Amino acid sequence: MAFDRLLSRDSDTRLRLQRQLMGAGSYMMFLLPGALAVRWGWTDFGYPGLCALSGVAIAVNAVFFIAIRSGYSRRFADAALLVPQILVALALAITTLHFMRSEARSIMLMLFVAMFFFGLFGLTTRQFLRLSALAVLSYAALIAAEFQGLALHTPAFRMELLRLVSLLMITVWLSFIGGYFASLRQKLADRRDALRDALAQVKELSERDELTGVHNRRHLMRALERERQRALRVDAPFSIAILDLDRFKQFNDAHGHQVGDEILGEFCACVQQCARELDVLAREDIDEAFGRYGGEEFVMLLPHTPLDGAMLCLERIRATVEATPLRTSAGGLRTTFSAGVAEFHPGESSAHLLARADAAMYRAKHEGRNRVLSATARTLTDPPQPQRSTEN
Ligand SMILES: Nc1nc2c(ncn2[C@@H]2O[C@H](COP(=O)(O)OP(=O)(O)OP(=O)(O)O)[C@@H](O)[C@H]2O)c(=O)[nH]1
Repeated sequence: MAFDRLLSRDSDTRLRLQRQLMGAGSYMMFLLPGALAVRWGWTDFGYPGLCALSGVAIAVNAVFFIAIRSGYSRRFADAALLVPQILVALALAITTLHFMRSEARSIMLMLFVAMFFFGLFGLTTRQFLRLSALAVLSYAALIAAEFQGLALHTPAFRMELLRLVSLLMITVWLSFIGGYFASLRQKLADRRDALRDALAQVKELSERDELTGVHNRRHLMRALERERQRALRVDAPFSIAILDLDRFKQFNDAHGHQVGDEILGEFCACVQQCARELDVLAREDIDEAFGRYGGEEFVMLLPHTPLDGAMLCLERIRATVEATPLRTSAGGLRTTFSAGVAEFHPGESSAHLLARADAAMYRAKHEGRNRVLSATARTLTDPPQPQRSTEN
């Protein structure tokens, strides 16, 4: 739709333009009363004057529209150009009133009410009050200029004073109401932001493992599926590894569950630190790519990495973990892990890929633990193939 495209795809710009067009539309409300005032001789300008004022209003609104639509207005704090739009409307209203004869002025004072309604889109009480002061002072200046040198004890002057006082009362009153709405809107916006933050926090917590702080199985499954879709789209390789701590039960039995928990946390920190230093994962955020699959089992995603690269990476991590005493309340404890690595093959499901890596990990356990084995490219039901072991 052409009109939709005209309003921009960016939601903030769109909203600003919608408001700007509403403001521009409100000028139209005064076209018919203005024309009638001209027709019945209550203005000092004729139809050409009315056309000139309308032309100025259209031109100024076109400039505002282009400034917002092009993104130029984003360099200002008031990116909706609300205050400039109101100031221009104020100047046009005062000009119109200047050319209106007394009979029609009261009606045209409604112009100011329309301006204050437009301010509801974003002005604070303080800004409303400033606008009110400006409107009243401008009208006072207009009266002062018109009655310069004339007698002031006349019904005409008193009528102007009455209008001025009415303008003051109405605009001040509208300022407080407008400010109240602005504060309500701000509260709603604050609550929406707080809710969005809370939701993000809930999502983050729901994808974290409470004990180790790394991502949990739910996150890993989503990340794996995302990676699988991406690999299919761009035809790029990626691999996964399943890491399982060796004889972890013995730590629990010897030092207690608490120390077992500490080992799990320290193991994660050690793997993350090591992976961060490896070239193969330097481009990716290791926090995204590594997580606890369950118990003492972990999964690592290796985006953009074919099997050979993944094997090298896991072997270096294996060697680092083996060589690093993990800090626990029972002192420095050494642990090892067995891992199975599988490269994604187009057409296979995430579950199948995981199952292949899992099968390789179990073979690593059976072949003596503390080693990294690669999965076969074949299906799980194929007879076992001789595997390459990277054990030192
Ligand atoms: N402390 C602690 N222990 C856990 C946690 N989750 C699982 N375990 C323990 O991990 C142990 C896993 O034991 P097994 O499955 O026999 O495996 P293993 O002792 O690591 O032996 P292999 O895997 O065959 O090398 C069990 O004793 C579980 O209770 C946990 O969150 N904290």
